[in-house]
Amino acid sequence: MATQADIMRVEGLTMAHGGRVIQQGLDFAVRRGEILAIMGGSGCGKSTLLRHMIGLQTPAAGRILLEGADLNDADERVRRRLRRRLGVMFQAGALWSSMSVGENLMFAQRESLRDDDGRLRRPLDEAELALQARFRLALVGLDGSFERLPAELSGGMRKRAAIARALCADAPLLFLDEPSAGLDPLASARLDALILQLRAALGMTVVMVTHELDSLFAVADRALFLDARQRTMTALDNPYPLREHGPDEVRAFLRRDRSDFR
Ligand SMILES: Nc1ncnc2c1ncn2[C@@H]1O[C@H](COP(=O)(O)OP(=O)(O)OP(=O)(O)O)[C@@H](O)[C@H]1O
Repeated sequence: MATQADIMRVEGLTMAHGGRVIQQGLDFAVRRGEILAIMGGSGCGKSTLLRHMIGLQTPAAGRILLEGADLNDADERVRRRLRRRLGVMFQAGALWSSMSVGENLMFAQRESLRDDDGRLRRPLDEAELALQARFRLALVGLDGSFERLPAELSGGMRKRAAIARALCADAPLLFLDEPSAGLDPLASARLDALILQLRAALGMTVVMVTHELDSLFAVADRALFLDARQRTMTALDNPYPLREHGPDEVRAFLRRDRSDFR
């Protein structure tokens, strides 16, 4: 049953690559304001699910509803409008290397101001764009980094800048693909704190793919587990009860007993 509390619904989703089914029978909702983690062993389909949830890949079967509307609607204009409701930080968190951090954000803001036909919705005031970019950088703790090139930032700072860029869409739903990958434990903990702050300050809903158990227990309201062998979801709940009472392989995963989980 869809409710107002659900911002997204995944219904009967089958995902396939070139005819090979990766996952099937996925049925779940993303609740407004929650932090939902997508978990599971390597290659089970986490990134593929994320790509479906942002409309970059089309379901082999089933559908994905964003605020009640089908993300794969036949009408391209509808799809574009829906995708503007999503902010995304991809795994590499790549920023355009030739632009300063501030210009990266301003570029993303310009794109977010286009209408369903790709035209700018209103004339742009560069000073206002720069101000907004500075505001978003301050929000992620990068106040002094507007003029710097991405190569001049640390890995953790680049992730923060990529999150700030994802916020430029002013979207209520933010997707993060392995935000802590490659970060040291301290930078990773700072990023967790930032995700919690964004939810508190902006009321965002966050869906994140992660391998990091520390991160999962620190930020996630619920964890969705995909299983590579069964090719479907095996659990969806708060990580703490899942660690105690979840299916065997999920408990093993959450207790770091990797031997029992592929
Ligand atoms: N473009 C593609 N074409 C064909 N198969 C693909 C493609 N992308 C992914 N796959 C396959 O789909 C399956 C799921 O891949 P996916 O990257 O979604 O897994 P994952 O859970 O995110 O993995 P990891 O944790 O290692 O990043 C894998 O078997 C992978 O080989």
